[in-house]
Amino acid sequence: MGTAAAPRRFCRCACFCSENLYVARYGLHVRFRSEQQLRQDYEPILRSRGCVSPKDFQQLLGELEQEVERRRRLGPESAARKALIASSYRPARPEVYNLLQEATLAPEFLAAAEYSASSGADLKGLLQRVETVSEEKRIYRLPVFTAPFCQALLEELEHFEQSDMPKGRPNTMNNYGVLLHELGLDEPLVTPLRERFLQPLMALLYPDCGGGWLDSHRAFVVKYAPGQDRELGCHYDNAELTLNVSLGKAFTGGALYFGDLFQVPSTLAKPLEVEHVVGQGLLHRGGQLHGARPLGTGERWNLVVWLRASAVRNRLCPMCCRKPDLVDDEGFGDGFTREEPATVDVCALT
Ligand SMILES: O=C(O)CCC(=O)C(=O)O
Ligand SMILES: [Fe+2]
Repeated sequence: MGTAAAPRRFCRCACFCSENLYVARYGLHVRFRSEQQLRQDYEPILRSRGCVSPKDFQQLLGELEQEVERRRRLGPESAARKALIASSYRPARPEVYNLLQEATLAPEFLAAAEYSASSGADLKGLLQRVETVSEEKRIYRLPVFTAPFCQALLEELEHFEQSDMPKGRPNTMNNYGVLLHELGLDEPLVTPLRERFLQPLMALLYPDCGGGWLDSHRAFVVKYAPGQDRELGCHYDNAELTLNVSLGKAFTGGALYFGDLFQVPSTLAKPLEVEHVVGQGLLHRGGQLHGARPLGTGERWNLVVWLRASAVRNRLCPMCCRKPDLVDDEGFGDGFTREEPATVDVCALT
């Protein structure tokens, strides 16, 4: 009798709790390890932004300690929400939770993925099957799901949004939206999408960014609506590669804009504007700086899948740009692992 392989343990980098802490009052992202370090690194700029008295500083310290604590609790809290949703949430469109079928996927997406997985496939051939939005920035577009599936997923997400279930939010910049793994959509939908279809495609489009070594993801839906979030600041994703699918509804505005890779000392002087097209997905490198213009009218819902390759990120955390300081985490964590996937030749990734 064989023994089932133990599930892989994923980690996050400890920097999640000490880097990029946002202090809205002073409009500043800070690194926070200790009071002494905070004073050393930020005293002049904090002063210039109004953090002047000892009381101001103590208040800031308290807030930062609270934010660190909140971040530490995110993993276990998310797992608790997932368990509660699994036991007591009633979906409006249960078919969305069925194991991903080819009939759910747009014919163009299926054709591109099938071609990519065929022997002798090459980038040139694949580029005849996807739209090149920017050759220089390596941004591509193609339909991903059928229109009826987009509609069903949207209805399901809206039903969940309106339910009284607890909701984890995608990130500190989005106050609305849903984490797909909490809803139980990773196993039937996102993992098969990544493993069976995105992996071969990404291996040809982005072999140098771990496209052929994707082994986890973080999938969420962002929602923009009047009176809620309307835009998204410039950032890069904590991902090697990103798929961003426009699910609907009808909207104006809300285009994405793209600058350079975050590692490039850069100007956002001439960003590339890319309109979302309902039903279509954009593929880009996670490190490409981007943001979303303000929504004009209507509601915009997008499925965002941050695709991760532990073979790449284990060497350098994209958030702190250092060798990751690994901390065990729930689920896929932030996609780091303590061991390399057995078959990766890291030299092929440079
Ligand atoms: O609003 C969008 O379509 C982009 C969302 C995004 O870039 C993100 O959540 O990382
Ligand atoms: Fe993003």
